[in-house]
Parts: sequence; C-alpha cells; structure tokens
Amino acid sequence: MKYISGLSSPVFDRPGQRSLAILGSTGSIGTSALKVVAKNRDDLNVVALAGARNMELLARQAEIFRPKYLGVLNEEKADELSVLLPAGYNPRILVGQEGYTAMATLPEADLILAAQVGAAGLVPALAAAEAGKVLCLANKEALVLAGDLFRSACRTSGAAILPVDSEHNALFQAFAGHEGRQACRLILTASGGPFRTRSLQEIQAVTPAQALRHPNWSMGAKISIDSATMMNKGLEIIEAVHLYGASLDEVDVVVHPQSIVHSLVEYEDGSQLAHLGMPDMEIPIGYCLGYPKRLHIGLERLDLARIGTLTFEAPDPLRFPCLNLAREALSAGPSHPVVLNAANEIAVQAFLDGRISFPGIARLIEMMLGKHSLTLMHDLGDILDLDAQTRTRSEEAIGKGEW
Ligand SMILES: NC(=O)C1=CN([C@@H]2O[C@H](COP(=O)(O)OP(=O)(O)OC[C@H]3O[C@@H](n4cnc5c(N)ncnc54)[C@H](OP(=O)(O)O)[C@@H]3O)[C@@H](O)[C@H]2O)C=CC1
Ligand SMILES: CC(=O)[C@@H](O)[C@H](O)COP(=O)(O)O
Ligand SMILES: [Mn+2]
Repeated sequence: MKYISGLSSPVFDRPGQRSLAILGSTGSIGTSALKVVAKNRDDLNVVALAGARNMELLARQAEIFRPKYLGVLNEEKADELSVLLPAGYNPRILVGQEGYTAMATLPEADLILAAQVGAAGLVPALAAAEAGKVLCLANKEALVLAGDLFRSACRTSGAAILPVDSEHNALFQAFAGHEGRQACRLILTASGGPFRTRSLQEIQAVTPAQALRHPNWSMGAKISIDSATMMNKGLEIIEAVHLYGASLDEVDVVVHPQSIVHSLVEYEDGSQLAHLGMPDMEIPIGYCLGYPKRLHIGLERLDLARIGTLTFEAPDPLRFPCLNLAREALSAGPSHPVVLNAANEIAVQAFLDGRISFPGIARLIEMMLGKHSLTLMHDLGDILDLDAQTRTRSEEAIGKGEW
C-alpha cells in the first residue's frame, strides 16, 4: 500500500495563520468546518466561501467571516446574494463551475476544503490538486470518479490530500509513525445505517423520511441515503483504494453500530490500530485544517465507560447489495465506477422525490452497470461525458419504469 504522493507531507507556503477556501460552505461539512474555524481564529481565517442555492445561509456566513471571495451556482443566485450582504462589505462574487474552480486554485488560499456534494465537486477539487494545493477532501465522489487523475495530479504538482471523510481520516491517523512500513489491511467501520436490523421484506417499503434518519451522524440528504443503502461504504472502499494505493482485497468493512471506532489499520504482525472518537465531523475536519497540529474542538469528551459496549458484525450483502455493486464496479475497470456513481446520484434523488422505491436504488444501479461495457477513461472529458450519458440513461430508465 502506498500513500497518494504527498499525502503524508503537505507543504504550506506561509507559516502561521492559514487561509481557507471552503467549497460547499452551506452544507453539513461546510457548516461544521466554520464552527472549527470560529473556535480557532488564531490558526485559521477564511478567504473564500462557496454555496450553490442557499443564499441566506451563505450571506450569514459571509457577514461573520468576511471572506474576500464568495462562490454561487449561477448569475441569478449572485444577484440574490448581492442584496443580502451587509453594507460596506464588497466581496468578489464568482459564478458557476468556472468560479468554483477559480476559488479552488486561489493563490491566497493555503487550504482548500472540497465539501460540495456529488460529481458536481469533481472539477474544482481536481483543479486544486493540479494547482499543487493542500486539499482537504470530503467530496468522496470526486475520488470515485477520477482517483487515477488525482493520483497523477498529486505526483506532478506536489499537492497533498488530507482525508476529511471520517473513516479515511481515522486510517490516516492510524498510519502516523508507520510511514514506509507495510500495512496489510484497511478495515472500514460502517454504522449499518437506519435499516441495519430491518428484514429484507421490511426494507422494501421504507420511506425517504425514515432513510434520512441516520442513527449517529447528522449529514446532508445524499450521503444519508447512501448510508441507508450502504452505498456510502461502497464509495468509501473505492476512496480508500485510491487514497492509500490499496488493492480491493486489502479493504474490508465491519459493521459497528455505535460509530465510535472510525476505522482500523492492520499491520503485518496482526496488530490493528484504530481511531476512536465521538461521531462528530468537527474532529476529522479539525485534524485536516490544523494538520499536524491538533486544534481546539471542545466537544463532549468520549467516555467509554458511559458508552459501555462496542459491538461489531459482518455486513449483510443480501439486504445491502450496494456494497458488492461498488466492489464489482471497481474491479470491472475505470469506467464502471463512473457509471456506478452517476446512476446512484440519479437513483438517490429519484427515491427522495418519491419516484422509485428504496430497493429500486440498487436495482437501477445494477441495471446501468449491466448495460455498460468497459470504456477507457483517457482524461477528465471522458469521465464527464460518461457521467452525463449515464445520468440521461438512468432518468430514461426511471421514466420507463424499467428499474
Ligand atoms: N456530512 C458528512 O458528515 C460527511 C460528508 N461527506 C461528503 O462530503 C460532501 C458534502 O456532504 P454534505 O456536507 O453532507 O452535503 P450537503 O448536501 O449538506 O451540502 C452540499 C454542499 O454542496 C453544495 N452544492 C450542492 N449542489 C451543488 C452544485 N451543483 N454545485 C456546487 N455546489 C453544490 C451545497 O450548496 P447549497 O446548500 O447552497 O445549495 C452545499 O454547500 C459529500 O461528498 C459527502 O459524501 C463525507 C463524510 C461525512
Ligand atoms: C461521517 C462519515 O464519515 C460518514 O461517511 C459516515 O461514515 C456515514 O455513516 P455510515 O457508516 O452509516 O456510512
Ligand atoms: Mn465516512
């Protein structure tokens, strides 16, 4: 297993307080990151914030942190935002994919937090890696789509990726002090989601409201549904393979309903090193933003005596077929994960809109993978084309009731 080039040794151009650009500041990760910044003003300041549609929240964040740059989805949102900003504060408002990409490569930014949801976050995150930035990566879909491009961008530019996703952050922390020594297994923990104990029959009829109710984490809608299908863990297997140069059979999943152990690294001698903590994303976000310094987070301390019992069980591939779909997609070749991700994004939205059932999510993905034949992904353009085609085909299949 090999770290992505530069992963373990981010280089900061300027010592002292770090300037942060947050793409996706209005989301769950973005708002947690701003809580970390607010508690660590001597170490961190905000140079840029980007949302997409929630201009009221972006304006409130801007009023508090006064970044020089704000990013929004389109011109209409830029107009909506302008009138919400306080008098006398005149940030530059950057618009659309071009604007997000400019923010991801800002010379003034020491750290880029990629916290947009889904494939929409790929282009700016990759641009940050190509520009040699220290990239704090929450947007796992970007790695699922283009892991090879990130690896080669980091090698060429000297960019470093600090993993925000709690499991990959846990692995990163369990690697500390072992650089250069071979780990032999990565064990990702999974909560099992809200339907962990439901029967196959009960899972057929679950509603979006039930699926959104994650037992341990407060997160955005898309990742909450991914946790309920366990596609989140499937995406995380692919993420781990790309981040740490592991092979697919070196990455295992164990269900751990309490979400206190965030993942484990197994070494040659059989030792397993784990990272434990309260299930709150401020901890892994803070670890990345302050790295290698540990910042003040100030959450309730983990009290194992109070928690009492930590349990572990094997995942059930029958009730949660998405786990194996992700494994099969990764082993099938570089274009299958693109199809997997696009079909999943469309299926999750369709489930949230009440257009397909919960088991329909896995069925649609399986169908789209089954129809796909391996294609070489030469560059970003190929990935974006296949992503767009799969979205169209998935919507057509839903429209025709084929799922
Ligand atoms: N939440 C969590 O605890 C964790 C999340 N992650 C990953 O982090 C990423 C973000 O997740 P989360 O914060 O939960 O998601 P949210 O849905 O809460 O937030 C998504 C963010 O992306 C913005 N956004 C939405 N659509 C677009 C678009 N088309 N273009 C640009 N920006 C867009 C949203 O803006 P707006 O709201 O203004 O429209 C918002 O700022 C995901 O990839 C997720 O898998 C990983 C580990 C844990
Ligand atoms: C907080 C985080 O990293 C999420 O990815 C979380 O792990 C989701 O929970 P599941 O373990 O249920 O997928
Ligand atoms: Mn995770």
